Amino acid sequence: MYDGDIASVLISEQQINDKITELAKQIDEDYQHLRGGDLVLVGVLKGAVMVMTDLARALPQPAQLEFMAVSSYGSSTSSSGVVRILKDLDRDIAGKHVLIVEDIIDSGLTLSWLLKNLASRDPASLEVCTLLRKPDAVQVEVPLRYVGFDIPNEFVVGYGLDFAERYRDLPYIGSLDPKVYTSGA
Ligand SMILES: O=P(O)(O)OC[C@H]1O[C@H](OP(=O)(O)OP(=O)(O)O)[C@H](O)[C@@H]1O
Ligand SMILES: Nc1nc2[nH]cnc2c(=O)[nH]1
Ligand SMILES: [Mg+2]
Repeated sequence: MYDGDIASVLISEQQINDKITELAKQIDEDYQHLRGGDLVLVGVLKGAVMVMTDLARALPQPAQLEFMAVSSYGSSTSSSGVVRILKDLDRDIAGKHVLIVEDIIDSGLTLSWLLKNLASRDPASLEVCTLLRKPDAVQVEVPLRYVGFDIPNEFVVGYGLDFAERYRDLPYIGSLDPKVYTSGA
């Protein structure tokens, strides 16, 4: 699949599975006090789709699944900094314990915007779980409660992450061969 486009596998399917299990265990411990009542996972589409579905299934306690779709990258490999809501939450989160689920924090611009947006809706608590973070790319510091992996400042794809809507369906995370985005392919 996508022969020759992936320069190297950064995180394997097995490593992702193990990390999701570990994150779910931590989250379950931290939200035990809710006794399965009010945890709302907010997955940020489209990138977080794989993390969201795997995390929700690995989480021992019940959680509601909500989705927002925002986009700041379009068909580029760097953030435009302009976040657009493509789909808003369907339900009110006032008084709910909200955990934002993200695939990656890169510049931090998307999440910084999203945190402000969701905080204004008065949730009981608001935390973030991200599978990936690029410490060397951060432009805005954002509080991250759960982080799966710190990765180098390379454009990665797979497991939900796209380049021009391709590669989201890869089961692992790989770095994209720069020839893919420099050739205009
Ligand atoms: O920290 P940042 O530099 O803001 O980048 C992180 C964001 O970029 C990606 O979304 P994208 O805008 O590509 O939309 P997508 O999830 O539909 O691919 C990713 O899913 C994060 O939401
Ligand atoms: N596919 C992809 N999307 C991103 N959005 C922010 N950073 C990245 C990245 O490294 N890869
Ligand atoms: Mg994208």
